Amino acid sequence: MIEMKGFSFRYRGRSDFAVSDVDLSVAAGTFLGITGAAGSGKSTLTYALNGVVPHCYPGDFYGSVAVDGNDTCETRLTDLSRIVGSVCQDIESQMVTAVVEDEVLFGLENFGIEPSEIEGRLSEALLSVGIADLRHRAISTLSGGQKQKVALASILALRPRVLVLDEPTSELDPVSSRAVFSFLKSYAAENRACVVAVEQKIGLLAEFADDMVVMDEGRVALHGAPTDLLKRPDRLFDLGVNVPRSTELSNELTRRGLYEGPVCRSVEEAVRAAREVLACSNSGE
Ligand SMILES: Nc1ncnc2c1ncn2[C@@H]1O[C@H](COP(=O)(O)OP(=O)(O)OP(=O)(O)O)[C@@H](O)[C@H]1O
Repeated sequence: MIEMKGFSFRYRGRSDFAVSDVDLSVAAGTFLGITGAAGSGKSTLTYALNGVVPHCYPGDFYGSVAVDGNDTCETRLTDLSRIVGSVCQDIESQMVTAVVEDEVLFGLENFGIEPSEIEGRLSEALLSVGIADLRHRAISTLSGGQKQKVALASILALRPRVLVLDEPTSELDPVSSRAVFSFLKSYAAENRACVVAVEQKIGLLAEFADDMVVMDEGRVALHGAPTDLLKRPDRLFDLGVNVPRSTELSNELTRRGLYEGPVCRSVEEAVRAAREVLACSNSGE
C-alpha cells in the first residue's frame, strides 16, 4: 500500500536533508508507528505520504514514494487526498467551519459522497472517536483534545485507504489516547487500510502498532515489531526515545533470569508479569 524507495528530501534553502535514503514498504492492513527525537524527520515522512512534500513544500526530492500504486510526485494533491487522509499537528489550521457537525459534513460534501450515505458516515465517525455528544457544539468552545477528535472524525468519515496522523494524541488524556489507538488498529485491520501515526508515547505505540520505525537524523534507525524494539532500551535511549517504566521492569526481570514472558508495554502488562514472577518464586519456596 505504501512504497518508499530511496526517498530523500531537502527543503528548499536548507543545506541538510530532512530525510535521507528511506526504504519503507507498508502492507495493507498495517498500523505503522513512527517515533524518534525532535527534528529526526518524522513529519517530513508523513508529508511525503500525503503529498505536502513536494507539492506544498518545494525542495530536492530523490527516490520515489507511492501510495496505493500512485506516485505522490506525479499525482495531484486533490487526487491524493481521496486516498490519503491526514491529521496534522496543527489542528487549528485544519478546522474550516464553526460547528462540529459542519466540520465533518464539509469533507463528505466536498468528496461528493451520496446524500443517502452522509448521515450514516457522520454519526459513525463521531461515535468512533467518542464525540457523538459534541455534534452540535461550536468548535471554538472545545478543548484541545476534543478538537483533535473532531479532526480525526472528519478524516475517518471519508474512509481513506491510507490514514496519516502526526501526533494524534498530543492533547488527549491516557484513556482517550488508548481508545483512539485501539480504534485505529481495528480501522487498519478491518478495512485493509494503512494507518501511519507519528507518536512520542512509545508505550502506546508499542501496544497497538503492528510495525514501528524509529527515525534518527532523517534516516530509519530501527524498524521492526514494537516488542522486538522495546528489548533494546539502550539503543532507543541513544536515539532519544525512552522506553516505558513497565518495559524497563520486564527487561530487567528477563535480564536476571526471573521472567521469560513477552516484553511489557503497559502497567497492566507489568502487573501481570510481576504476579507471574511472584507466583513462581512462591511455588519454588
Ligand atoms: N518547512 C520546512 N522548511 C525547512 N526545513 C524544515 C521544514 N520542516 C522541517 N524542516 C527541517 O527538516 C528536519 C526534519 O524536521 P521534521 O519536522 O520532519 O522532524 P520531526 O521528527 O517531525 O520533528 P518534531 O518531532 O519536532 O516535529 C529538521 O531539521 C527541520 O528543521
